[in-house]
Amino acid sequence: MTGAESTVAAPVPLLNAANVLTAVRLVLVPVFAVTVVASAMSHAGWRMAACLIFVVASATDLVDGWIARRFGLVTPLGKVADPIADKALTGAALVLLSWYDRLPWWVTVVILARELGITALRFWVIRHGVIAASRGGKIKTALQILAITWYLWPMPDALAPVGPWIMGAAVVVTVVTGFDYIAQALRLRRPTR
Ligand SMILES: O=P(O)(O)OC[C@H](O)CO
Repeated sequence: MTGAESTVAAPVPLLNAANVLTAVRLVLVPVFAVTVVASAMSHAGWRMAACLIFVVASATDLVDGWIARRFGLVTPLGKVADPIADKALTGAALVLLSWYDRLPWWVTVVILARELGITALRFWVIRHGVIAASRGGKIKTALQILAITWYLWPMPDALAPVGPWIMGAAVVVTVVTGFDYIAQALRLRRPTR
């Protein structure tokens, strides 16, 4: 074997632990949705169950990113699928919260418009490069998850008024980071001379 051959890195398998965790997050979305519907129709325990499923699914977002970086399992598929899985989870939660009158619809519409728009943008530029989640995007998702958890959990009266402030911060960061991705996409599409 020549020196050049021995330094060629093996391709990262698509079916790796990080991508499997991302897939688990996607699978948990309908489970979470059914639990929220059950919580609206019956026992209050379902509300806690819905919140716990949401938190577990959200935790896979932290773990898959860490595993991918720690064990060199970063793949283009993972970079695209990870934000999509996040958006499916948070999007389902926001729509259900608005559906059951626990969150104003405008909040859900603004966040979903940004999330769907940025997903479309990612596919629009994919031939030129992958727009991975930025630090701002990760902070945005963390804020959304915290805010949604606040709305899902049966919070005591003293803590409930904090929820809209966290959601407000999530909306602002969601919109601002959206513009940042638009600037990135335009740079990627700019013709090189
Ligand atoms: O802001 P995005 O679209 O890059 O999404 C960020 C991811 O959800 C972070 O895991």
